[in-house]
Amino acid sequence: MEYILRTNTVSKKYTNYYAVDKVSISIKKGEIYGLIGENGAGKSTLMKMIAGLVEPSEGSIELFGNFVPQTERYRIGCVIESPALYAELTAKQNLEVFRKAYGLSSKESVQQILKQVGLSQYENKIVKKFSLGMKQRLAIGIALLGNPDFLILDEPINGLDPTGIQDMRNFLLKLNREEHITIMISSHILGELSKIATKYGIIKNGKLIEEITAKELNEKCQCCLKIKASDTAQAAILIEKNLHTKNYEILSDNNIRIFEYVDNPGIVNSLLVNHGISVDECTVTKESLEDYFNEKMRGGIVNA
Ligand SMILES: Nc1ncnc2c1ncn2[C@@H]1O[C@H](COP(=O)(O)OP(=O)(O)OP(=O)(O)O)[C@@H](O)[C@H]1O
Repeated sequence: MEYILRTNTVSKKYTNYYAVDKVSISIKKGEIYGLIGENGAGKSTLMKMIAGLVEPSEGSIELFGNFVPQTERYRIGCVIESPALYAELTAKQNLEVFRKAYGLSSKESVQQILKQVGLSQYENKIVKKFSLGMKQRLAIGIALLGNPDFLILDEPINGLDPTGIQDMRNFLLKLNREEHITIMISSHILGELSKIATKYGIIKNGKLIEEITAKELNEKCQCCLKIKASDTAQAAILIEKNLHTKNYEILSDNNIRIFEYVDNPGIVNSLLVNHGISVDECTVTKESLEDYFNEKMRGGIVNA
C-alpha cells in the first residue's frame, strides 16, 4: 500500500517547550485521517510542518515516498487556520487571484472548481456576503486549484450549522471517493469525524498518544451498560459492594456506565431498584469515538 505521508519523530520546539514532540504518523493513499486533540495539543503545528509552512526542529517528513518533502509539496492542498480570502472580491475573482499566483494557465480550472465546490451560482457574489460554510468551501476550492493528491484541512467544520456540516461531510466524501484525494482533517466534532475518518491520530500535549484505524477502533470500543439512576453515587457503592466490580464510570448527567453485566442488565437493575434507587433508563450501548477519546485523554478507563 502506497504511503502518502510518514512523519518520523517530528518535533517543533518553541523557545523552551515542544508544541509537537516526536510524532510519528502515517497516512496511506485513499485514507481520511482524523487528527484529534484538545486546544493547543499541536494539531495545527503538525499540519503546518507537513504542508511546509513551519520548519520542524527535529525529525523528518516523507511525502509520497520521498524523503525530500519540499519537492512533493505541490501535490498538497491545504486550509490551515482561518481561510485567507479577499473579502471584497467575488468567489470567481478570488480563485483567479490564486490561479495566477500559482502560475496555472487554464482559466477553465476556475469554472471547474466553482462547480466542484458547489459555488457556481454564487461565482459573482462578494465573499464578505458569504456564509461561513461558503467561505470554507471557497477556501477548499483554492486548495484544490493545483489538482492536489493530498488535502490537509484544519477544522473545516468549525462553526458550521448542522446543514453546513452535513454538506461538508458529503463534499469531503465525494472528493475522497470520486477524485481519489487523500485527506487529513482535524476536528473537535468527534461524532462528525467518526462518520468519515478511516484512521485517527490522537495527540495530547504535542505527543501522539495513539494511532488507530476506524476498523480497530470499532473492534476496541467496549460495550457497556448505561444506567440513568436517581443517585449514581449510591448506585456505585452498591455495584462495588454487591457485584464486586470497579469497572464502571459515573457520568455527569445522572448516568453511570458499567463495562460488565452487558449480557445481564437485569441483575444491576434489580440491585438498584431493590435498594430504593429509581432507574429511569437501562441500555446496552457501544462506546463512541468521543467516549474513547475522553478515556484516552484521562489515561484509561476510570476505576478499571
Ligand atoms: N508561532 C508560535 N510560537 C510560539 N508558540 C506557538 C506558535 N504556534 C503555536 N504555538 C503554541 O504551540 C502549541 C500548539 O498549538 P497548535 O495551534 O498547534 O495547537 P492546536 O492543537 O491546533 O490547537 P487548536 O485546536 O486550539 O487550534 C500551543 O501551546 C500554541 O500556543
